[in-house]
Amino acid sequence: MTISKQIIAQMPKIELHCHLDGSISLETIHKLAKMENIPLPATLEEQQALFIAPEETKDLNEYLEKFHFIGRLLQTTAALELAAFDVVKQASYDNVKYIEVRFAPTLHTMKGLTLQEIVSAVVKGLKRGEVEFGVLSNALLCGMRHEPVENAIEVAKVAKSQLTHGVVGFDLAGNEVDFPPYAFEEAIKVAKDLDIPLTLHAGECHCGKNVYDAVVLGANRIGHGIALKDTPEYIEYIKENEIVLELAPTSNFQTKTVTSWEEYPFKKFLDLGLKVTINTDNRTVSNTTLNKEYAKLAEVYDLTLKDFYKVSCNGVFGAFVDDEVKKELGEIVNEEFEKLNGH
Ligand SMILES: O=c1[nH]cnc2c1ncn2[C@@H]1O[C@H](CO)[C@@H](O)[C@H]1O
Ligand SMILES: [Zn+2]
Repeated sequence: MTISKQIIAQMPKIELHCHLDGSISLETIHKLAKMENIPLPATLEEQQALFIAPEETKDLNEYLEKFHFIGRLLQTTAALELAAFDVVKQASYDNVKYIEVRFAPTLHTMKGLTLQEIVSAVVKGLKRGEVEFGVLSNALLCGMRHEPVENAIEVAKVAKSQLTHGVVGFDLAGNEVDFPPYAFEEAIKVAKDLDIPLTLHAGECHCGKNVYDAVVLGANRIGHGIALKDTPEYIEYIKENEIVLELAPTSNFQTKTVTSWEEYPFKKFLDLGLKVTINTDNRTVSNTTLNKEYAKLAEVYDLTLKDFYKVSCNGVFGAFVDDEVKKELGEIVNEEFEKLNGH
């Protein structure tokens, strides 16, 4: 029997892959629009069309178009702080115990904020959310692939300067089709040399080699990694190096990374012993919650509590936190799963 939604809601979760700009609730979007004096379309349907991607888009780049408008609302420190707070609040509804929220500082400079000001504002919102909702929260900084590599290098340096202040890692996001990992070799090297933990988007555009290349270049984790399913020759390497894969089912279908459940590799990866995790990617753009992502996978694969326990353990393993925090998170996960086992 499929695990009930009630049990899923109670499972302790670790979310490693969630974008700030793709995950702001409509309620907070309304507040931001007022604060920033930017009119929204009149009807709910029109607003949804602006911020939510259809169930199917042509590809990743079409999905990414849904990030354009929201960017305009996130150009002041007050807006960024409120947005970050809102995402932690939503994570608490999914019983997330630890979340890493990612964003690209260079997308928030339209009104003259510096990268440091942007990062501080987001971290402030995350930490306020952490206190208010009891979800441990850190930030990841993204370099954008359509921008010059110098920007990504700058972002990596900002990440380094804030590493003990709520920033825990560096990512590359955006257009993977035209800018594969080696296009950003220089920026990745700077991040590596600065000892910044790395998670890189890869394998979202039918390109398994990108996953391998990202890891060769130094990624500790991979955003999505789905295309690895088509390149079995790299799977052992990913496994040996204990690379954590951040899957996000709804997003993976929307971007046409997969088109059927038969080819979705979640269970295959899990059974192979790869360190898979479940994520929302973008709560708003993908119109989802982490509970919904869990429920979908539970239904498709008839997953057991043990499977989900493994997923949470993989999340703790992959979290960019020190050993002491990992131990604490591990204990919370153990305790809460034990309670569920008793049901
Ligand atoms: O699944 C994804 N793949 C690649 N890039 C993404 C994905 N989701 C969001 N972004 C990009 O990351 C930026 C910073 O948060 C977003 O503005 C969006 O362009
Ligand atoms: Zn992503």
